[in-house]
Amino acid sequence: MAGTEEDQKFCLQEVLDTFKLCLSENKEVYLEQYVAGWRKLIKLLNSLGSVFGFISNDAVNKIHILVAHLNGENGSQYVTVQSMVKYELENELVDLTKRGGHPESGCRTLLRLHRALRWLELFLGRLRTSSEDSKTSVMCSESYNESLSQHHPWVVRKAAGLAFCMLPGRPAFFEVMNVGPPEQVVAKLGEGLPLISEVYQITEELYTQHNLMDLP
Ligand SMILES: CCCCCCCC/C=C\CCCCCCCC(=O)N[C@@H](COP(=O)(O)O)[C@H](O)/C=C/CCCCCCCCCCCCC
Repeated sequence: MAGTEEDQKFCLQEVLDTFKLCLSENKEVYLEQYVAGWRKLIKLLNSLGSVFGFISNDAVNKIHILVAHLNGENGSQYVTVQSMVKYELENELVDLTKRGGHPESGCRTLLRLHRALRWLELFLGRLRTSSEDSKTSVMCSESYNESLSQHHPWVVRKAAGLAFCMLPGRPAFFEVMNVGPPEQVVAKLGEGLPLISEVYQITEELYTQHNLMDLP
């Protein structure tokens, strides 16, 4: 179906629009939009080939968990990340020190995506300031090493490192963004990065305030 293929196509502008919609007037983070932003990013990952399948599967799995909370009988408690944290903590629905009865809490699931958002922030920052001959694989692994990798076991780090080597070069990568010539991609990244950073920062402060940064 023609429509289906179009739906699967990545567009950087769409990602930025979605992350813009994440923030409420009083700077709360809407969970539905946060998840929608990740769904759009996964489109890009899926277009890069099956070597990224294990990363995509994990991200999709986490999105499904959050969507199940959003659509569940207590969905109204999951409208924002702030309301989710309040609801799950007040009702003891989070495993705080070791994995137990709540392996799929919204708080621990979102924490994994939150850590990945830091990788994205670093990666987009590097892409924005990169030169024509910069390697996406190097930018990606440097960003990963400074963020997510600290939370992954050796085997995942190894597999991720191998996958990064399969990333297309900068020109092909910029092409996939679907925003026009490289200068426009760079400008768009400059516009979008503060949005991603703000969503990241707000979530980081919330999680730190509630001692949720190390959820098992
Ligand atoms: C303008 C856009 C350009 C960039 C577009 C990037 C698109 C990336 C889309 C999705 C990124 C994937 C998010 C991965 C979430 C990983 C969450 C996680 O840490 N999970 C681990 C822990 O989970 P639990 O076991 O505690 O439940 C899990 O062990 C991870 C397994 C999979 C490996 C994760 C490797 C992550 C590498 C992230 C870099 C992606 C590289 C994309 C290259 C463009």
